[in-house]
Amino acid sequence: MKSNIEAFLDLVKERNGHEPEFLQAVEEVAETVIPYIVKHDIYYGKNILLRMVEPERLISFRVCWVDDSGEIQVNRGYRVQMNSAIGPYKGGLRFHPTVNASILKFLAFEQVFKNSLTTLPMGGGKGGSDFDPKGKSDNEIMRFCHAFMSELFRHIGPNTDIPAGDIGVGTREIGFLFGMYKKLNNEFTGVLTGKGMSWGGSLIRPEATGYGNVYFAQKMLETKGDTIEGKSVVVSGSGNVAQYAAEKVIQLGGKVLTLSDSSGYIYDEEGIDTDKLKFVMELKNVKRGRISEYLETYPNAKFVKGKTPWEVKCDVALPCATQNELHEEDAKTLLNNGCICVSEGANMPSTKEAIAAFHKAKILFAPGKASNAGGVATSGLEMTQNSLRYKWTREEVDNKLKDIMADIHQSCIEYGKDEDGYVDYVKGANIAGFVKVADAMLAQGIV
Ligand SMILES: NC(=O)C1=CN([C@@H]2O[C@H](COP(=O)(O)OP(=O)(O)OC[C@H]3O[C@@H](n4cnc5c(N)ncnc54)[C@H](OP(=O)(O)O)[C@@H]3O)[C@@H](O)[C@H]2O)C=CC1
Ligand SMILES: N=C(CCC(=O)O)C(=O)O
Repeated sequence: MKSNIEAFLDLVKERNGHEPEFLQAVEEVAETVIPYIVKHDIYYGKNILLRMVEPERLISFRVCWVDDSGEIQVNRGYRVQMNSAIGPYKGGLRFHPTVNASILKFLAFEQVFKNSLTTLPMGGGKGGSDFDPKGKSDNEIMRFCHAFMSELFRHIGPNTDIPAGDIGVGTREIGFLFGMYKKLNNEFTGVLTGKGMSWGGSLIRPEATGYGNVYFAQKMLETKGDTIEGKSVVVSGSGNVAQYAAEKVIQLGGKVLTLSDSSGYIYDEEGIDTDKLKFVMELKNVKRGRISEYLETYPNAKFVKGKTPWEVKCDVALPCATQNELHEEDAKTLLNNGCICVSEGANMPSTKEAIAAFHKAKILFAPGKASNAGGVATSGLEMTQNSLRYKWTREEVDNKLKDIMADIHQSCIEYGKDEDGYVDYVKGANIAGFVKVADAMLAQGIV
Protein backbone atom coordinates (compact mmCIF):
# COMPACT_ATOMS: atom_id res chain seq x y z
CA MET A 1 0.00 0.00 0.00
CA LYS A 2 1.55 3.30 -1.07
CA SER A 3 1.77 6.10 1.46
CA ASN A 4 0.12 9.45 0.70
CA ILE A 5 3.54 10.87 -0.06
CA GLU A 6 4.52 8.04 -2.43
CA ALA A 7 1.20 8.26 -4.29
CA PHE A 8 1.54 12.03 -4.65
CA LEU A 9 5.13 11.85 -5.90
CA ASP A 10 4.27 9.10 -8.41
CA LEU A 11 1.59 11.38 -9.84
CA VAL A 12 3.97 14.33 -10.09
CA LYS A 13 6.72 12.15 -11.62
CA GLU A 14 4.31 10.92 -14.30
CA ARG A 15 3.72 14.51 -15.40
CA ASN A 16 7.26 15.85 -14.86
CA GLY A 17 9.51 12.77 -15.06
CA HIS A 18 12.23 14.42 -17.12
CA GLU A 19 12.71 17.29 -14.70
CA PRO A 20 15.01 16.05 -11.87
CA GLU A 21 15.69 19.39 -10.17
CA PHE A 22 11.97 20.23 -10.09
CA LEU A 23 11.10 16.77 -8.67
CA GLN A 24 13.85 17.21 -6.03
CA ALA A 25 12.31 20.49 -4.86
CA VAL A 26 8.78 19.03 -4.87
CA GLU A 27 9.83 15.90 -2.96
CA GLU A 28 11.36 17.92 -0.13
CA VAL A 29 8.17 19.96 0.26
CA ALA A 30 5.85 16.96 -0.07
CA GLU A 31 7.66 14.96 2.65
CA THR A 32 7.09 17.76 5.15
CA VAL A 33 3.79 19.32 4.07
CA ILE A 34 1.67 16.23 3.30
CA PRO A 35 1.79 14.99 6.93
CA TYR A 36 0.59 18.47 7.94
CA ILE A 37 -2.25 18.40 5.38
CA VAL A 38 -3.37 14.97 6.62
CA LYS A 39 -3.72 16.38 10.14
CA HIS A 40 -5.64 19.51 9.08
CA ASP A 41 -9.10 18.90 7.53
CA ILE A 42 -9.25 22.37 6.03
CA TYR A 43 -6.53 21.38 3.54
CA TYR A 44 -7.28 17.64 3.21
CA GLY A 45 -8.92 16.35 0.02
CA LYS A 46 -8.63 19.70 -1.78
CA ASN A 47 -5.58 18.77 -3.96
CA ILE A 48 -3.98 21.99 -2.78
CA LEU A 49 -0.39 20.74 -3.14
CA LEU A 50 -1.16 19.14 -6.51
CA ARG A 51 -2.39 22.55 -7.66
CA MET A 52 0.72 24.26 -6.23
CA VAL A 53 3.13 22.04 -8.17
CA GLU A 54 1.47 22.90 -11.51
CA PRO A 55 2.60 26.32 -12.80
CA GLU A 56 -0.27 28.73 -13.47
CA ARG A 57 1.58 29.59 -16.69
CA LEU A 58 4.89 28.60 -18.31
CA ILE A 59 6.02 30.76 -21.20
CA SER A 60 8.85 29.73 -23.53
CA PHE A 61 10.08 31.95 -26.33
CA ARG A 62 12.81 32.32 -28.96
CA VAL A 63 15.50 34.98 -28.51
CA CYS A 64 17.51 35.97 -31.60
CA TRP A 65 20.41 38.42 -31.39
CA VAL A 66 23.62 39.30 -33.30
CA ASP A 67 27.03 38.89 -31.63
CA ASP A 68 30.04 41.20 -32.12
CA SER A 69 31.32 39.11 -35.05
CA GLY A 70 28.00 39.55 -36.86
CA GLU A 71 26.89 35.97 -36.23
CA ILE A 72 23.16 35.44 -35.58
CA GLN A 73 22.62 33.70 -32.25
CA VAL A 74 19.50 31.85 -31.05
CA ASN A 75 18.63 31.24 -27.38
CA ARG A 76 15.59 30.05 -25.50
CA GLY A 77 13.85 32.30 -22.99
CA TYR A 78 11.38 31.35 -20.28
CA ARG A 79 9.13 32.77 -17.62
CA VAL A 80 7.48 30.38 -15.13
CA GLN A 81 4.49 32.07 -13.46
CA MET A 82 4.05 29.51 -10.71
CA ASN A 83 1.54 30.94 -8.18
CA SER A 84 -0.16 34.32 -7.70
CA ALA A 85 -2.50 33.49 -4.78
CA ILE A 86 -0.86 35.97 -2.36
CA GLY A 87 0.50 38.54 -4.80
CA PRO A 88 1.93 39.19 -8.27
CA TYR A 89 4.54 36.70 -9.52
CA LYS A 90 7.94 37.63 -8.09
CA GLY A 91 11.29 35.98 -8.78
CA GLY A 92 14.61 36.27 -10.52
CA LEU A 93 15.92 35.81 -14.03
CA ARG A 94 18.82 33.36 -14.48
CA PHE A 95 21.14 33.55 -17.53
CA HIS A 96 23.25 30.35 -17.58
CA PRO A 97 23.85 27.63 -20.19
CA THR A 98 22.31 25.03 -17.87
CA VAL A 99 18.94 26.83 -17.72
CA ASN A 100 15.98 24.68 -18.80
CA ALA A 101 12.37 24.13 -17.73
CA SER A 102 13.33 21.83 -14.84
CA ILE A 103 15.75 24.35 -13.34
CA LEU A 104 13.29 27.23 -13.63
CA LYS A 105 10.32 25.23 -12.34
CA PHE A 106 12.35 24.19 -9.25
CA LEU A 107 13.36 27.82 -8.70
CA ALA A 108 9.81 29.10 -9.21
CA PHE A 109 8.39 26.45 -6.85
CA GLU A 110 10.94 27.35 -4.15
CA GLN A 111 10.09 31.01 -4.73
CA VAL A 112 6.41 30.45 -3.84
CA PHE A 113 7.29 29.27 -0.32
CA LYS A 114 10.15 31.74 0.10
CA ASN A 115 8.06 34.76 -0.87
CA SER A 116 5.25 33.59 1.43
CA LEU A 117 7.72 33.43 4.33
CA THR A 118 8.76 37.06 3.83
CA THR A 119 5.27 38.15 5.03
CA LEU A 120 5.15 40.48 1.97
CA PRO A 121 2.41 40.20 -0.73
CA MET A 122 4.42 38.41 -3.43
CA GLY A 123 3.56 35.30 -5.46
CA GLY A 124 6.22 33.04 -6.97
CA GLY A 125 7.81 32.98 -10.40
CA LYS A 126 11.18 32.61 -12.12
CA GLY A 127 12.58 33.02 -15.60
CA GLY A 128 15.72 33.25 -17.64
CA SER A 129 17.54 31.80 -20.59
CA ASP A 130 20.25 29.35 -21.65
CA PHE A 131 22.27 32.40 -22.75
CA ASP A 132 25.81 32.32 -21.29
CA PRO A 133 26.95 35.83 -20.27
CA LYS A 134 30.54 34.65 -19.59
CA GLY A 135 33.03 36.21 -21.97
CA LYS A 136 30.41 38.38 -23.68
CA SER A 137 31.04 42.11 -24.32
CA ASP A 138 28.82 44.74 -22.73
CA ASN A 139 27.31 45.38 -26.18
CA GLU A 140 26.50 41.67 -26.63
CA ILE A 141 24.93 41.55 -23.16
CA MET A 142 22.88 44.64 -24.05
CA ARG A 143 21.72 43.21 -27.40
CA PHE A 144 20.70 39.93 -25.76
CA CYS A 145 18.86 41.65 -22.89
CA HIS A 146 17.00 43.92 -25.33
CA ALA A 147 16.03 40.94 -27.51
CA PHE A 148 14.95 38.93 -24.44
CA MET A 149 12.80 41.76 -23.04
CA SER A 150 11.24 42.50 -26.46
CA GLU A 151 9.34 39.25 -25.94
CA LEU A 152 9.07 39.03 -22.14
CA PHE A 153 7.53 42.52 -21.79
CA ARG A 154 4.11 41.32 -22.94
CA HIS A 155 3.89 38.90 -20.01
CA ILE A 156 5.05 41.08 -17.06
CA GLY A 157 4.12 44.31 -15.25
CA PRO A 158 4.34 46.01 -11.83
CA ASN A 159 1.05 44.38 -10.74
CA THR A 160 1.46 41.15 -12.73
CA ASP A 161 5.03 39.79 -12.62
CA ILE A 162 8.14 41.53 -11.35
CA PRO A 163 11.45 39.88 -12.35
CA ALA A 164 14.84 40.56 -10.74
CA GLY A 165 18.39 39.15 -10.76
CA ASP A 166 19.81 35.69 -10.13
CA ILE A 167 22.82 33.81 -11.57
CA GLY A 168 24.21 35.79 -14.51
CA VAL A 169 21.76 38.68 -14.03
CA GLY A 170 23.08 41.63 -12.02
CA THR A 171 22.56 45.41 -12.08
CA ARG A 172 24.08 45.69 -15.57
CA GLU A 173 21.59 43.21 -17.04
CA ILE A 174 18.64 44.67 -15.09
CA GLY A 175 19.53 48.07 -16.54
CA PHE A 176 19.40 46.86 -20.14
CA LEU A 177 16.19 44.87 -19.49
CA PHE A 178 14.54 47.86 -17.82
CA GLY A 179 15.50 50.23 -20.61
CA MET A 180 13.79 48.08 -23.24
CA TYR A 181 10.67 47.52 -21.09
CA LYS A 182 10.32 51.27 -20.53
CA LYS A 183 10.71 51.95 -24.26
CA LEU A 184 8.14 49.37 -25.34
CA ASN A 185 5.57 50.26 -22.68
CA ASN A 186 6.28 54.01 -22.48
CA GLU A 187 5.95 53.79 -18.70
CA PHE A 188 8.39 54.09 -15.80
CA THR A 189 7.30 51.58 -13.14
CA GLY A 190 8.68 49.16 -10.56
CA VAL A 191 8.38 46.29 -13.06
CA LEU A 192 11.89 45.03 -12.25
CA THR A 193 13.75 45.05 -8.93
CA GLY A 194 17.48 45.32 -8.42
CA LYS A 195 17.37 48.60 -10.31
CA GLY A 196 20.19 51.14 -10.05
CA MET A 197 20.09 53.75 -7.27
CA SER A 198 19.40 56.62 -9.69
CA TRP A 199 16.46 54.92 -11.40
CA GLY A 200 14.29 53.40 -8.73
CA GLY A 201 16.57 50.92 -6.98
CA SER A 202 16.58 50.33 -3.21
CA LEU A 203 19.57 50.77 -0.98
CA ILE A 204 20.73 47.43 0.50
CA ARG A 205 19.15 45.39 -2.37
CA PRO A 206 22.61 44.41 -3.78
CA GLU A 207 23.73 43.29 -0.29
CA ALA A 208 20.41 41.84 0.82
CA THR A 209 20.63 38.14 -0.01
CA GLY A 210 24.09 37.73 1.49
CA TYR A 211 23.36 39.93 4.50
CA GLY A 212 20.06 38.17 5.14
CA ASN A 213 21.72 34.77 4.96
CA VAL A 214 24.15 35.74 7.71
CA TYR A 215 21.41 37.39 9.80
CA PHE A 216 19.54 34.08 9.64
CA ALA A 217 22.66 32.10 10.60
CA GLN A 218 23.14 34.50 13.53
CA LYS A 219 19.54 33.87 14.71
CA MET A 220 20.11 30.11 14.54
CA LEU A 221 23.37 30.37 16.51
CA GLU A 222 21.66 32.56 19.11
CA THR A 223 19.25 29.66 19.87
CA LYS A 224 22.39 27.88 21.16
CA GLY A 225 23.69 30.95 22.98
CA ASP A 226 26.33 31.28 20.25
CA THR A 227 27.35 33.85 17.64
CA ILE A 228 29.17 34.26 14.31
CA GLU A 229 31.93 36.24 16.10
CA GLY A 230 35.17 34.26 16.19
CA LYS A 231 33.81 31.52 13.91
CA SER A 232 35.68 30.14 10.87
CA VAL A 233 33.37 30.35 7.85
CA VAL A 234 33.56 28.55 4.51
CA VAL A 235 31.70 30.33 1.68
CA SER A 236 31.12 28.96 -1.83
CA GLY A 237 30.55 31.15 -4.85
CA SER A 238 32.04 34.59 -5.45
CA GLY A 239 29.09 36.37 -7.03
CA ASN A 240 26.49 38.69 -5.59
CA VAL A 241 25.29 36.45 -2.75
CA ALA A 242 28.73 35.14 -1.73
CA GLN A 243 30.39 38.56 -1.75
CA TYR A 244 27.90 40.15 0.62
CA ALA A 245 27.57 37.09 2.83
CA ALA A 246 31.34 37.33 3.27
CA GLU A 247 31.09 41.07 3.96
CA LYS A 248 28.53 40.57 6.73
CA VAL A 249 30.53 37.69 8.30
CA ILE A 250 33.59 39.99 8.44
CA GLN A 251 31.51 42.84 9.92
CA LEU A 252 30.20 40.50 12.64
CA GLY A 253 33.69 39.26 13.58
CA GLY A 254 33.78 35.97 11.70
CA LYS A 255 36.74 34.70 9.63
CA VAL A 256 36.00 33.95 5.95
CA LEU A 257 38.37 31.22 4.67
CA THR A 258 37.16 30.49 1.11
CA LEU A 259 35.40 31.74 -1.97
CA SER A 260 34.84 29.78 -5.18
CA ASP A 261 33.66 29.83 -8.75
CA SER A 262 33.02 27.09 -11.32
CA SER A 263 36.78 26.62 -11.83
CA GLY A 264 37.60 25.87 -8.17
CA TYR A 265 38.07 27.57 -4.82
CA ILE A 266 40.57 29.80 -3.04
CA TYR A 267 41.57 29.09 0.56
CA ASP A 268 43.10 31.98 2.50
CA GLU A 269 44.25 30.66 5.90
CA GLU A 270 44.84 34.24 7.13
CA GLY A 271 41.19 35.01 6.39
CA ILE A 272 39.61 37.11 3.62
CA ASP A 273 39.38 40.56 5.24
CA THR A 274 37.67 43.76 4.08
CA ASP A 275 40.52 44.84 1.80
CA LYS A 276 40.80 41.39 0.21
CA LEU A 277 37.02 41.29 -0.30
CA LYS A 278 37.15 44.70 -2.02
CA PHE A 279 39.76 43.17 -4.37
CA VAL A 280 37.43 40.23 -5.08
CA MET A 281 34.50 42.57 -5.81
CA GLU A 282 36.64 44.51 -8.31
CA LEU A 283 37.93 41.25 -9.82
CA LYS A 284 34.45 39.70 -10.27
CA ASN A 285 32.15 42.70 -10.81
CA VAL A 286 34.38 44.99 -12.89
CA LYS A 287 37.11 42.87 -14.50
CA ARG A 288 34.80 39.81 -14.76
CA GLY A 289 37.85 37.69 -13.83
CA ARG A 290 38.28 34.22 -12.30
CA ILE A 291 38.68 33.59 -8.60
CA SER A 292 42.08 31.92 -9.22
CA GLU A 293 43.46 35.40 -10.04
CA TYR A 294 43.22 36.16 -6.30
CA LEU A 295 46.62 34.47 -5.87
CA GLU A 296 48.34 37.02 -8.14
CA THR A 297 47.77 39.60 -5.40
CA TYR A 298 47.63 37.31 -2.35
CA PRO A 299 50.25 34.57 -3.02
CA ASN A 300 49.96 33.08 0.49
CA ALA A 301 46.50 31.80 -0.41
CA LYS A 302 45.85 28.46 -2.17
CA PHE A 303 43.77 27.78 -5.30
CA VAL A 304 42.27 24.31 -5.48
CA LYS A 305 41.27 23.67 -9.07
CA GLY A 306 38.06 21.84 -9.94
CA LYS A 307 36.88 21.33 -6.35
CA THR A 308 34.35 22.83 -3.95
CA PRO A 309 35.46 24.28 -0.58
CA TRP A 310 33.68 21.83 1.76
CA GLU A 311 36.94 19.98 2.61
CA VAL A 312 38.18 23.07 4.51
CA LYS A 313 37.69 22.79 8.29
CA CYS A 314 35.14 25.34 9.53
CA ASP A 315 32.47 26.11 12.13
CA VAL A 316 29.94 27.56 9.67
CA ALA A 317 29.28 26.77 5.98
CA LEU A 318 27.47 29.18 3.64
CA PRO A 319 26.77 27.56 0.22
CA CYS A 320 26.18 30.59 -2.05
CA ALA A 321 26.90 29.29 -5.58
CA THR A 322 24.30 27.00 -7.15
CA GLN A 323 21.98 24.01 -6.77
CA ASN A 324 23.33 20.59 -5.71
CA GLU A 325 26.82 21.89 -5.02
CA LEU A 326 27.00 20.24 -1.54
CA HIS A 327 26.70 16.45 -1.61
CA GLU A 328 26.41 13.78 1.09
CA GLU A 329 30.20 13.22 1.22
CA ASP A 330 30.72 16.98 1.57
CA ALA A 331 28.22 17.07 4.43
CA LYS A 332 30.01 14.22 6.21
CA THR A 333 33.36 15.99 5.77
CA LEU A 334 31.93 19.21 7.20
CA LEU A 335 30.44 17.32 10.16
CA ASN A 336 33.65 15.36 10.82
CA ASN A 337 35.51 18.68 10.82
CA GLY A 338 33.19 20.07 13.47
CA CYS A 339 30.81 22.24 11.44
CA ILE A 340 27.88 23.31 13.64
CA CYS A 341 25.84 25.50 11.28
CA VAL A 342 24.91 25.51 7.57
CA SER A 343 22.90 28.45 6.19
CA GLU A 344 22.04 28.20 2.47
CA GLY A 345 22.55 31.38 0.44
CA ALA A 346 21.99 29.62 -2.88
CA ASN A 347 18.76 27.92 -4.01
CA MET A 348 18.78 24.18 -3.16
CA PRO A 349 22.59 23.87 -2.87
CA SER A 350 22.41 20.82 -0.58
CA THR A 351 21.31 17.47 -1.97
CA LYS A 352 18.61 15.43 -0.20
CA GLU A 353 21.30 13.12 1.19
CA ALA A 354 23.37 16.02 2.51
CA ILE A 355 20.35 17.47 4.31
CA ALA A 356 19.63 14.06 5.84
CA ALA A 357 23.20 13.94 7.18
CA PHE A 358 22.84 17.41 8.74
CA HIS A 359 19.51 16.45 10.33
CA LYS A 360 20.92 13.16 11.64
CA ALA A 361 23.74 15.10 13.31
CA LYS A 362 21.16 17.62 14.57
CA ILE A 363 23.24 20.65 13.56
CA LEU A 364 21.73 24.01 12.69
CA PHE A 365 20.63 23.75 9.02
CA ALA A 366 18.67 26.45 7.15
CA PRO A 367 17.18 25.78 3.69
CA GLY A 368 17.61 28.54 1.12
CA LYS A 369 13.87 29.29 0.96
CA ALA A 370 14.25 30.62 4.51
CA SER A 371 17.86 31.82 4.78
CA ASN A 372 18.25 33.37 1.31
CA ALA A 373 14.87 35.14 1.38
CA GLY A 374 16.53 38.45 2.22
CA GLY A 375 17.05 39.19 -1.46
CA VAL A 376 13.45 38.87 -2.56
CA ALA A 377 12.27 40.46 0.68
CA THR A 378 14.33 43.55 -0.10
CA SER A 379 13.00 43.42 -3.66
CA GLY A 380 9.59 43.63 -2.02
CA LEU A 381 10.80 46.65 -0.05
CA GLU A 382 12.00 48.16 -3.36
CA MET A 383 8.49 47.66 -4.75
CA THR A 384 7.08 49.38 -1.66
CA GLN A 385 9.39 52.38 -2.10
CA ASN A 386 8.53 52.55 -5.81
CA SER A 387 4.81 52.58 -4.95
CA LEU A 388 5.42 55.30 -2.38
CA ARG A 389 7.64 57.16 -4.88
CA TYR A 390 9.97 57.51 -1.93
CA LYS A 391 13.42 56.22 -0.90
CA TRP A 392 14.35 54.89 2.56
CA THR A 393 17.86 55.18 4.01
CA ARG A 394 20.30 52.26 4.21
CA GLU A 395 19.63 51.95 7.92
CA GLU A 396 15.85 51.89 7.45
CA VAL A 397 16.04 49.15 4.80
CA ASP A 398 18.67 47.15 6.70
CA ASN A 399 16.58 47.24 9.88
CA LYS A 400 13.49 46.07 7.94
CA LEU A 401 15.61 43.27 6.45
CA LYS A 402 16.81 42.18 9.90
CA ASP A 403 13.20 42.18 11.18
CA ILE A 404 12.00 40.10 8.22
CA MET A 405 14.77 37.53 8.67
CA ALA A 406 13.89 37.34 12.38
CA ASP A 407 10.20 36.81 11.50
CA ILE A 408 11.12 34.02 9.06
CA HIS A 409 13.29 32.40 11.72
CA GLN A 410 10.44 32.56 14.25
CA SER A 411 8.02 30.98 11.74
CA CYS A 412 10.46 28.12 11.16
CA ILE A 413 10.63 27.49 14.91
CA GLU A 414 6.83 27.66 15.26
CA TYR A 415 6.26 24.95 12.63
CA GLY A 416 9.59 23.08 12.80
CA LYS A 417 10.42 22.42 16.47
CA ASP A 418 10.36 18.71 17.24
CA GLU A 419 9.48 17.03 20.58
CA ASP A 420 13.17 16.83 21.50
CA GLY A 421 13.55 20.58 20.97
CA TYR A 422 15.53 20.24 17.73
CA VAL A 423 14.34 22.72 15.08
CA ASP A 424 13.86 21.16 11.65
CA TYR A 425 14.06 24.41 9.66
CA VAL A 426 13.18 22.57 6.41
CA LYS A 427 9.87 21.37 7.86
CA GLY A 428 9.26 24.73 9.53
CA ALA A 429 9.90 26.77 6.37
CA ASN A 430 7.85 24.47 4.12
CA ILE A 431 4.79 24.37 6.39
CA ALA A 432 4.91 28.08 7.28
CA GLY A 433 5.24 28.99 3.58
CA PHE A 434 2.49 26.53 2.60
CA VAL A 435 -0.17 27.72 5.07
CA LYS A 436 -0.42 31.34 3.85
CA VAL A 437 -0.58 30.33 0.17
CA ALA A 438 -3.02 27.47 0.80
CA ASP A 439 -5.39 29.70 2.78
CA ALA A 440 -5.43 32.22 -0.10
CA MET A 441 -6.00 29.48 -2.69
CA LEU A 442 -8.93 28.04 -0.71
CA ALA A 443 -10.49 31.50 -0.45
CA GLN A 444 -10.13 32.13 -4.20
CA GLY A 445 -11.80 28.92 -5.33
CA ILE A 446 -10.91 26.42 -8.06
CA VAL A 447 -8.96 28.60 -10.50
N1 LIG B 1 20.80 37.26 -6.64
C1 LIG B 1 19.82 37.11 -5.78
O1 LIG B 1 19.09 38.06 -5.45
C2 LIG B 1 19.57 35.78 -5.18
C3 LIG B 1 20.28 34.65 -5.60
N2 LIG B 1 20.03 33.45 -5.01
C4 LIG B 1 20.77 32.23 -5.40
O2 LIG B 1 22.12 32.38 -4.96
C5 LIG B 1 23.00 31.64 -5.83
C6 LIG B 1 24.06 32.57 -6.42
O3 LIG B 1 23.40 33.58 -7.13
P1 LIG B 1 24.12 35.00 -7.43
O4 LIG B 1 25.19 35.24 -6.44
O5 LIG B 1 23.04 36.01 -7.59
O6 LIG B 1 24.76 34.72 -8.87
P2 LIG B 1 26.10 35.28 -9.51
O7 LIG B 1 25.97 35.03 -10.96
O8 LIG B 1 26.38 36.63 -9.01
O9 LIG B 1 27.21 34.30 -8.90
C7 LIG B 1 27.07 32.91 -9.06
C8 LIG B 1 28.30 32.28 -8.44
O10 LIG B 1 28.11 30.87 -8.39
C9 LIG B 1 29.06 30.25 -9.24
N3 LIG B 1 28.41 29.18 -10.01
C10 LIG B 1 27.34 29.32 -10.84
N4 LIG B 1 27.06 28.12 -11.39
C11 LIG B 1 27.97 27.24 -10.91
C12 LIG B 1 28.22 25.86 -11.11
N5 LIG B 1 27.43 25.15 -11.91
N6 LIG B 1 29.25 25.31 -10.45
C13 LIG B 1 30.02 26.04 -9.60
N7 LIG B 1 29.85 27.36 -9.37
C14 LIG B 1 28.83 27.93 -10.02
C15 LIG B 1 29.55 31.32 -10.19
O11 LIG B 1 30.83 30.98 -10.68
P3 LIG B 1 31.16 31.28 -12.25
O12 LIG B 1 31.37 32.76 -12.32
O13 LIG B 1 32.40 30.49 -12.53
O14 LIG B 1 29.97 30.80 -13.03
C16 LIG B 1 29.55 32.54 -9.26
O15 LIG B 1 30.68 32.55 -8.44
C17 LIG B 1 22.07 31.00 -6.89
O16 LIG B 1 21.67 29.71 -6.44
C18 LIG B 1 20.85 31.92 -6.87
O17 LIG B 1 19.69 31.27 -7.37
C19 LIG B 1 19.11 33.29 -3.99
C20 LIG B 1 18.40 34.38 -3.56
C21 LIG B 1 18.55 35.68 -4.13
N1 LIG C 1 16.92 35.41 -7.28
C1 LIG C 1 16.19 35.67 -6.30
C2 LIG C 1 15.74 37.08 -6.01
C3 LIG C 1 14.39 37.27 -6.62
C4 LIG C 1 13.85 38.69 -6.50
O1 LIG C 1 14.52 39.56 -5.90
O2 LIG C 1 12.75 38.89 -7.02
C5 LIG C 1 15.73 34.55 -5.42
O3 LIG C 1 15.01 34.80 -4.43
O4 LIG C 1 16.12 33.38 -5.71
